[in-house]
Amino acid sequence: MGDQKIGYLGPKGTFTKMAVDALFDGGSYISYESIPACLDAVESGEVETGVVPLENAIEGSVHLTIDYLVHQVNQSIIAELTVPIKQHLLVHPEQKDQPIERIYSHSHAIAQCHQYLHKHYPWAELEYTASTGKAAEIVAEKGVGVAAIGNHLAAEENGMRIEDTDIHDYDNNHTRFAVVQKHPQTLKVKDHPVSKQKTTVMVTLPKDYVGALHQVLAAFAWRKMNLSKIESRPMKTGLGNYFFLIDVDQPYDQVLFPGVQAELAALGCEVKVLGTYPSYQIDVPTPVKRT
Ligand SMILES: O=C(O)C(=O)C[C@]1(C(=O)O)C=C[C@@H](O)C=C1
Repeated sequence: MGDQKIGYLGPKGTFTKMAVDALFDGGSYISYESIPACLDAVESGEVETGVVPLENAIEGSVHLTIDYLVHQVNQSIIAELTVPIKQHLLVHPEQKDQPIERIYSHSHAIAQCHQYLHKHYPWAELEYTASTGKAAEIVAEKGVGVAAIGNHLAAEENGMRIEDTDIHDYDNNHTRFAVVQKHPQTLKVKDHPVSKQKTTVMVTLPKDYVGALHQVLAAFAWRKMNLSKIESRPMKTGLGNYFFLIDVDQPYDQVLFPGVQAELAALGCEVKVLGTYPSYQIDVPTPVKRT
C-alpha cells in the first residue's frame, strides 16, 4: 500500500487533527478549512481518506457532516473514533486585564461551553468559525481583547496562552469522528483495540403512515439487532419529509442485514448502507501547559 493521504478538518490545532494523530500510523495529512471542503476532496480523489466530526456528547450530531454525506457526496464510513474533548479559553500572550469583547470558536465548541460563557463573559460577542483551530489562528492575529475556545494543541500551535482550562459545561465530553472513503481500502492505523463493529443505515419512509417507524424498528428488533443511535433529518424536499439514520451495533452480514433490507423494501422504504466499520475509542493525552 502506498502512502495514505488523509484529509481532515483543519487548520492546525483542531480536535479533528488530534483525532487523526491518534488514529493513523503514518501518511500525508492534508488540512481543509471546512467539512464540505474536506468531503469534496475525498469525492474528487485529491485524498483517499477524510476525517470529519460526527457527534458530540454535549451538543449532539454535527448536522453539516451528516447532511453533506447524505445529500452531496457518495462515500462510505469506514471507521469511527471517539476521543475526549477538553475545551479551554485561549488568549494572546499579551492579553492582561483588557476586557474580552469577542470570543471566537466553532459552533459546537461554543455550545459545549454555554453556561461558562454566560457566567463569566455574558457581555462578549460570540463569533462562529469553521473550526476551533481557525478561531485560535484569528485570535493569535488579532491580539488582545478577544479570546478563542479550543484545545491545548491549538494553544501550542498558535503561541497562545491558556487562560482558563476545562470550560466545557459537562464532564465526559467526547466527540465521534467519521473516517470516510469513496473507494473503501485498507487503512494503516495504530495498534488500537477495536471497541466494536458497527453499521450505519439510512432509511427513507415511503410516506407518513401510521406505525411506519414502528415497523422499521421492528425489523431490527425481532432479529435482536441492537441499535445504538437513531436520528431523523430533513430530506430537504419539503416540510415533514425526513429520513432516518440508524446505527446498528454489529457488522454487516449476509443473513440479518439482507433480511432487514428486504423487509423494509417490502414496506416501501429506501435503504442505503452508509458503512460497516470498526469503532475505536482513543484516550488522547490532553495535557495543559501553562505559559
Ligand atoms: O473545530 C474543531 O476543532 C473540530 O475538530 C470540530 C469539532 C466539531 O465539529 O464538533 C470537533 C470537536 C469538538 O466537539 C468541537 C468542534
